[in-house]
Amino acid sequence: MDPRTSILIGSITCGLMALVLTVLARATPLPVPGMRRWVLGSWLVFLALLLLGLRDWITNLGSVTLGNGALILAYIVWLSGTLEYGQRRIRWVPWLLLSALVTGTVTWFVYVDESYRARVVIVAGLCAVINARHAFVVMRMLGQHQRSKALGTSLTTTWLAVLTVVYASRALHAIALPQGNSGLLTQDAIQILYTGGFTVCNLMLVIAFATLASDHVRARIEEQVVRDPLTGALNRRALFEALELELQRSRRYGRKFCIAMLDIDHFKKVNDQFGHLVGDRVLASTCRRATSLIRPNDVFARYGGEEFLILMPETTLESAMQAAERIRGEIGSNADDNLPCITVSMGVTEWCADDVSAESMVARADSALYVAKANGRNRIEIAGS
Ligand SMILES: Nc1nc2c(ncn2[C@@H]2O[C@H](COP(=O)(O)OP(=O)(O)OP(=O)(O)O)[C@@H](O)[C@H]2O)c(=O)[nH]1
Repeated sequence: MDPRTSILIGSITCGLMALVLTVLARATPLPVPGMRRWVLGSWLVFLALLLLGLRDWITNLGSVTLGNGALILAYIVWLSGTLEYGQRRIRWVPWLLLSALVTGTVTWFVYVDESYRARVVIVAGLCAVINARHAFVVMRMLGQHQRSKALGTSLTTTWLAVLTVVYASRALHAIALPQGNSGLLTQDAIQILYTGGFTVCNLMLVIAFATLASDHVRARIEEQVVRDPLTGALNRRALFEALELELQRSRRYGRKFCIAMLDIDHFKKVNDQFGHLVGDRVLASTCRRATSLIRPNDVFARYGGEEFLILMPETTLESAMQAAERIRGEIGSNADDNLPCITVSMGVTEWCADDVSAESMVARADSALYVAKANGRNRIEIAGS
C-alpha cells in the first residue's frame, strides 16, 4: 500500500475511532478525568492525518504547516488528558510555545529554505519527545495509582513506546541516511514502513485511551460495591469477606488476630444538637482519624450507623489494646476542625481456635462494647473468649 493510501485510511479509521470515543465519553455512567482531552486529541490526529495525506492536492500551508501543527497539538492534548486522568496538570505554556516554534520552523523549511529532511528531523524529533514523556507519565503515575496491571495502562504504555521508537527512528534516519530525505509520499519501502507504523500506532492509542476509560469506570464501580459512600470505609459486606479470609488463614496456620468494635458515644445527641449534616461529618472524620492511626494492612469498616469495626491481622491482644487505646485517646482528646468533641467506646476480642464464624467473633466484640458503654463510655473492654 502506498504511503498516501495508508495515511488516508489511517485518518478515516482514526476519525471513526474518535467518533466511538466521543460516544463513549457521553455514554459513560461515571465521569472519566482526561477523557474529553483524549477525544479532542483523537479528532486532531484524524485532521492531521487527513491534511498530511492530501499532500500535493492542497496547499503546503494546509498540508505541511497545519497538518504537522495539528499532529503535535494532538500529542500534547493526549498527554494533558493522561495527566488529568492521574490527577495532575500539564504545564501548557512551555508545550504550546515549543509546538508553535516547531510549526513556525517547519513553515520556514517549506517556503523560505525548502528542506524535507529538516522538517522530518524537527517534527519527528518533537513527536518522539512528547510521546516518550507521555509513556513515562503513564508508567510512573498510573503505576503509583496501582492500576499498573490494568489492560489500558499496558496498552497505552506499549503503543506510546512503539510510536516513540517510530518517530525517533524516522528522525535519526533522516539525519543519517540518504533515503531519509525522500518525500512523505515517496513509494519506497522505508517510507511505507514509517507511514504505516505511525498510522497503526495512532489508531491503537485511540483504542488504548478507550480501554483506560473503561478500566477507570470498572475500578470506580468495584469500589462503590465495597465502600460506604459517606465515610469511604469498607462496607459490611467487604468486612465479612475480609473476616472470613482471616478466619481461614488463622485456622490453617494458627495465627492470632484481633478485632475491635468502635462506637461513638451519645452520637444521637450530636445529631439532635448540631443536625444530621454535622453528624455525617463527624462520622467521616472519625473514620479518617481512626484509619490514620492503624497499620496499612489493618481493615477498617463501617459496621452500621455510628459503629465501626477494625480487623487487625497478625496482632496479639496486647498490641490490639495498644492500638485501640491510641484511637480512643486521640479521638477523645481533641476535635476535628469545627466539629463537636466526641468520645468513643470500644470492645476488643482475640481470635480463638473455637471461633467457627466471623459472626461469633463480632458478637463477642459487641458484648465487650456493650460492657464499655455500661461502665461509663469513653473506655475499652476486652471480651472473654
Ligand atoms: N448523621 C448520621 N447519623 C446516623 C447515621 N447512622 C446512624 N445515625 C444515628 O446514630 C444514632 C445512634 O444512636 P444510639 O444508637 O441511640 O446511640 P448513641 O446516641 O450513640 O448512644 P450510645 O451508643 O449508647 O453512646 C441515631 O440517632 C442514628 O440516627 C448516619 O449515617 N448519619
